[in-house]
Amino acid sequence: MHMSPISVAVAGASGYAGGEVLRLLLGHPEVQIGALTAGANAGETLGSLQPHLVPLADRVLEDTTVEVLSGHDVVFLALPHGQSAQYAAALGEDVVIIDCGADYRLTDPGVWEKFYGTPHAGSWPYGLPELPGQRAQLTGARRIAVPGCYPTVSSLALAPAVVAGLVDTSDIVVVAASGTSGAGKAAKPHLLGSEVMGSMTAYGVGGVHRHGPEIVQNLGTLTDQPVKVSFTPLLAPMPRGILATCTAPVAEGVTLEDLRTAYLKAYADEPFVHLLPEGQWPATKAVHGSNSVHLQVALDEDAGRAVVIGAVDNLAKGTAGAAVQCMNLALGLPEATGLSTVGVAP
Ligand SMILES: NC(=O)C1=CN([C@@H]2O[C@H](COP(=O)(O)OP(=O)(O)OC[C@H]3O[C@@H](n4cnc5c(N)ncnc54)[C@H](OP(=O)(O)O)[C@@H]3O)[C@@H](O)[C@H]2O)C=CC1
Ligand SMILES: CC(=O)N[C@@H](CCC(=O)OP(=O)(O)O)C(=O)O
Repeated sequence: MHMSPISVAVAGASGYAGGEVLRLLLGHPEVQIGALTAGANAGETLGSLQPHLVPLADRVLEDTTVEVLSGHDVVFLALPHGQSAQYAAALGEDVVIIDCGADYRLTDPGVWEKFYGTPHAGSWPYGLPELPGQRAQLTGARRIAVPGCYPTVSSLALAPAVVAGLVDTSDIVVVAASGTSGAGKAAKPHLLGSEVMGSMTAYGVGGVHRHGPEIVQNLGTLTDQPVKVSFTPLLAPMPRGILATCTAPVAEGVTLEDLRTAYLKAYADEPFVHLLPEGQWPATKAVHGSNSVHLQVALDEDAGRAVVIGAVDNLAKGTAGAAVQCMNLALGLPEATGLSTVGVAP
């Protein structure tokens, strides 16, 4: 185990993901926050861009360079896709790198190129410890790829039913609504308040969103059966949160009790994944700011489908919370250090 304090640098500290990593690290007892970097905002104070991070308000953002990021025990990369490899290649193998971007999530170069349109950088251990088989890969790892926000909640919502063989994995449907922070801080016309407020819209429709293959990859590690997922993302008029509706045909004779038993068993020892009591439905508000995933499962008997609803905070367990959880695993710290299951409500 690492000796305290653990020195940490955050690249992309002016962005949403980097800001949330810092919010969590400020509550982490073992961490000392080192270099903070940005792109165009280098030279600004963190307080001018992230006023909620009061203890770091006077810190000046530096340019994102290998030199600035060097000399830390842990480097969090919260940069746009495609930026991570140049830093990962130049920082020593002794440095723990936690990449919040997508660059190292997909294992199949052909799938990467189809959905991202750039050369594949490679793949790293995938930072979803609650997915069966993943935790062992993350313990002591030096490089970790933090999952996408939609794949986090969708994969955890479907995994127990897939592992238990209760659903037909060739006909999975995921429709998930995300808050606007999922799209990052950079100005985009479709994210103007006047476009988003009081309205919901679909985007990335028809199997073209890059998180579809990430969900397929995750579920494919759990079964020998073919996995097909129709994934449709929606943009919801809220700053944070994802509510995912995941459905699949149930195998002959599967009951609601079978489903609930599988979910209770799968997550019995997981501090951050909660199957809600029967009759309660996940809500984004209840996981706001927390590292929790809330799940509920139903059986639509007429349609013959299992229906699993999942809620997650896209910036917390959907990005930064997972990133800190992975750092803890990499360093041999208790996995939940600095992380909370408690949301902010109303
Ligand atoms: N938002 C979310 O819910 C999730 C985000 N992620 C991932 O996290 C990463 C960051 O996303 P997010 O925080 O939302 O994005 P933001 O647009 O909010 O932040 C991007 C950050 O990267 C910096 N940056 C941009 N271009 C460069 C560059 N060329 N060189 C150095 N720094 C640069 C920005 O600096 P400056 O302010 O100076 O422009 C800013 O700090 C992405 O890879 C994203 O996929 C992952 C899961 C969920
Ligand atoms: C609302 C919204 O736009 N959400 C983002 C997903 C954010 C995320 O998890 O993405 P990365 O894979 O980029 O890390 C999107 O659909 O592109």
